[in-house]
Amino acid sequence: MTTLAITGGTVLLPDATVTRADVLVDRSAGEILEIGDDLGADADETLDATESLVTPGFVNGHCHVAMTLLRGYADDKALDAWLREDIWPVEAELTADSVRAGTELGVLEMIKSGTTAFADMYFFVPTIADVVDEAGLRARLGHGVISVAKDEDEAREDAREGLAVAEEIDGMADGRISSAFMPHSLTTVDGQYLSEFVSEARELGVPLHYHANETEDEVTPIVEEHGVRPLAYAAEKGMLEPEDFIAHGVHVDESEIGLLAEAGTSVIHCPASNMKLASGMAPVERMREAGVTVGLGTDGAASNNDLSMLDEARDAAMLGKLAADDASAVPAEAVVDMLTGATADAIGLESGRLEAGAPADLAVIDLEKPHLTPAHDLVSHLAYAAAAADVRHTVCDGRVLMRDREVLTLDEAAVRDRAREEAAALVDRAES
Ligand SMILES: CSC[C@H]1O[C@@H](n2cnc3c(O)ncnc32)[C@H](O)[C@@H]1O
Ligand SMILES: [Zn+2]
Repeated sequence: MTTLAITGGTVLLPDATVTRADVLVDRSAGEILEIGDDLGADADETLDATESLVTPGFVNGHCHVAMTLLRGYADDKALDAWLREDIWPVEAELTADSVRAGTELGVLEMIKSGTTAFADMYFFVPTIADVVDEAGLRARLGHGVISVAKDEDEAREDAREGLAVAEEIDGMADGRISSAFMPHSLTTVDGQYLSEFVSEARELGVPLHYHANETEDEVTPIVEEHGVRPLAYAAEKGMLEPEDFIAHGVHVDESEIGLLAEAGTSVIHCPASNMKLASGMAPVERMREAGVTVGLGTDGAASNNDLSMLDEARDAAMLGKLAADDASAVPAEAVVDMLTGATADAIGLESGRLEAGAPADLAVIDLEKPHLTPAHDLVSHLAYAAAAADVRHTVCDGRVLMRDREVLTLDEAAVRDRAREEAAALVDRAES
């Protein structure tokens, strides 16, 4: 066994208290061995955490990571127009190389902002899995299935690919990669394919992840066509199980909150994307009160426009209070849970907590910053004041991915160069 010690820091514990302690990690097993005093002396590798907060690595519950290539490409439109007029036409020109470049850029940004695990829905998923493997992160990945604007053969082939990819990548990267079946949404995948392929996904034993109730425009057609609200329709299609997680859940009524709570299906809240696309305000406090697990996600960098989970945490707190018209709603402790353990639970990962036996996924936040002074309450700082650039070190599965802001698993300059080139070539293809 070889060990890693994170020494001299203040550690955020699962009960949201903090304690001065070292963290000793078994690098071979990728697990935390012990949290306690003076654990650094015999370690094979050490990370300094003095004047720093050691937190669980952040978990991004909903992303389209390769969309970093489209950051700033199309802004200031509502979801439907944004997708149909700008995003889908350019995505039609994606290649494996462009997705590789966008994914490298996205995971670089994740590592630099303390994210150690994420869930992702996109195209060219085996390529995304390769990059995740090389970068050292943990991820639940899936191919986004769409049937609209396709004939029956094409739609079926796309759904088959969703299942085949889920089977192929599950367990890759020594188990750091898991998969899900990911129909894009309840309005972009026809009911006949949902009925057919959801049961195949169940046989495969993978969870479902899909966009749901993101805008009013998504709710109305389902009510008109099927006579029920979207999540009642999802339940009819067998799409609300405890391991499933939906993205957004903005326009959910009380009956749908009840369905989620009863089913144990989780919701990934994406506040920045919901604000930027003016999709609406998710009833996060109501869902939490009802017992729904609410996690946090950035969505893609084209609707955010960054992948910082610390930004997302602050947005979730602010928007949650506004939505509830109550300053005590979505408090700091809840947001920190959404940043870590709650999202890990939502997407079916063991990480998100610092305790012996847990996966060694963690981030170290430099507290010696003007905007983090004084330090009355470190949970408050994590929710409201800390920023991506404050992350000093990032560790996933016991491996140091970033030390003193130098990313060790990717060549930052080369990744940025490739992303610039691939983004320009992609836009050229789309616009020529
Ligand atoms: C079929 S792969 C995923 C698909 O989703 C698109 N997308 C990005 N952001 C959103 C969003 O907020 N709601 C719905 N769909 C979104 C992405 O561009 C891909 O086409
Ligand atoms: Zn999305």
